[in-house]
Amino acid sequence: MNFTKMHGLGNDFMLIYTPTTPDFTRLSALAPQMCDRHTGVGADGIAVLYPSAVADIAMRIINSDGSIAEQCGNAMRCVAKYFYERLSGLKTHFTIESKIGVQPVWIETEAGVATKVRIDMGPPILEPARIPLYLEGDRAVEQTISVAGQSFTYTAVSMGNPHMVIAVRDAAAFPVNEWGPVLETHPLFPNKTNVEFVTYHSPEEVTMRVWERGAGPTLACGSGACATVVAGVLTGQTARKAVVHLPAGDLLIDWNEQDGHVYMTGPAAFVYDGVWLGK
Ligand SMILES: N[C@H](CCC[C@H](N)C(=O)O)C(=O)O
Repeated sequence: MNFTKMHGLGNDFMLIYTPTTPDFTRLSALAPQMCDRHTGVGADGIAVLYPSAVADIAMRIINSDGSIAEQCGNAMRCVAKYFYERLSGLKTHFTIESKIGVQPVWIETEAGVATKVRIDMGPPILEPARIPLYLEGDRAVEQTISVAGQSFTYTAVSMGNPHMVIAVRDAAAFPVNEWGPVLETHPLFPNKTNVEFVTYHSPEEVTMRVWERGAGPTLACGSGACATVVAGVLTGQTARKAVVHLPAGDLLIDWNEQDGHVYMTGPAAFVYDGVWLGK
């Protein structure tokens, strides 16, 4: 099975293109082995590309634990760069069908090479019942959650996939691996949740670290960066357009006032083409 290794700010994926309907059962079962960083290729997940009846290309994201997620911003930028350079005939504006619907994509180029990718990540979902989250009311803003004797204040946002955004004093130094797992699996979130630990420096600048649902600690989370700015607006911490600093670089997030959609702009990179020889 051929694949292409790519990453978006260090959030890395095996991209697998198939001209027919993918065998998601098989790929989900193979994901933990393929994504293992010692006995497999090593990746945070698998991005499956295949023909779409409603968009230029379809993609689905499989986490390294084999679970299929509704959305993945970094993988979508990788899919966009792959499609632009290998399948589209260098079209710089096209659409990608994901689990949440058809998402417009714009490619910024230098000498025919995609340097930045801008994606319409759609409108955020704020109602707890649709995140989903067991909480009354129409929003989950600055709620308190207690785990292992520690209380956290969070704001919950879905970008199609669930996110719990927690403001902390120093996100870059926060013990993500200690608190991420217990928050990811908190019973308040029936489908589990991604957990973002953020420090809001100014209305236009945020630092974020993430523990991802189904993948653990990753270097970046595109949908999480979107959720971080939405939570920042809801809590009065950020403007609608802000830069999210991640260990390997920045994402520009714009929660557009006119259409209510969240736009994410950032890089994507090829690493190598390979062949999976496993079962
Ligand atoms: N682990 C996530 C999917 C990948 C999201 C992340 N890598 C991104 O860039 O948005 C979930 O289960 O919702």
